[in-house]
Amino acid sequence: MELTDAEVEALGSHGYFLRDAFLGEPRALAVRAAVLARVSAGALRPAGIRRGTDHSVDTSVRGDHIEWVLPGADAELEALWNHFHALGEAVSSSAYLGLGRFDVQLACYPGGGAHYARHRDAFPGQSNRRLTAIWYANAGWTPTDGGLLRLYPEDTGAPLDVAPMLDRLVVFLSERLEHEVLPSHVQRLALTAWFYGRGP
Ligand SMILES: O=C(O)CCC(=O)C(=O)O
Ligand SMILES: [Fe+2]
Repeated sequence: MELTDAEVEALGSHGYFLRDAFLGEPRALAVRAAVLARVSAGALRPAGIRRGTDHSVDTSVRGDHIEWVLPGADAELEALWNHFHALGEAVSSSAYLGLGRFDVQLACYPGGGAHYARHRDAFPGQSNRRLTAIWYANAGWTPTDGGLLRLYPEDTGAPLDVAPMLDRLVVFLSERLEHEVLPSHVQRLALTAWFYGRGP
């Protein structure tokens, strides 16, 4: 996998880029089917808002249900996992970010206005998440479904809304971009990879 010049430029100057048709429709639909199977198997749990003993669920902040995805869990999910891996290598070599390991999380917003309040995925100076890549699995998304991802790029200050359409990938610098998920009125599915820096 390679990044286009426009993607490298957008990541450097605005802190994010979008790519449509990340997997191609047949594979995207197969991954979506695998995601739906996890959801109907009851594998997901309400997401918490803090780590460790402080962990608590607060749907006014965050209303999604999640599962961590490991390679080997399912052939289709592993195919996406491999694409995330290749994406990390491509970003490392063309955008000089030096990414190492990554975690993948499946998230389902059940509808009924579920959302995720404005936040960052990492904070500057901590050696934690450096790059966020989100892949959407919502076939037939329409504006009345809601669930837009709203990005707040630092350079323009003007928010940008991203529709969570099937096979769309959004990539951003975890420390730099504040973002939120606007209320979703239908089930909303996404798989997110968080890439960490190299080293301990
Ligand atoms: O699903 C999305 O569009 C973003 C979710 C998010 O911000 C997160 O899980 O940290
Ligand atoms: Fe986030």
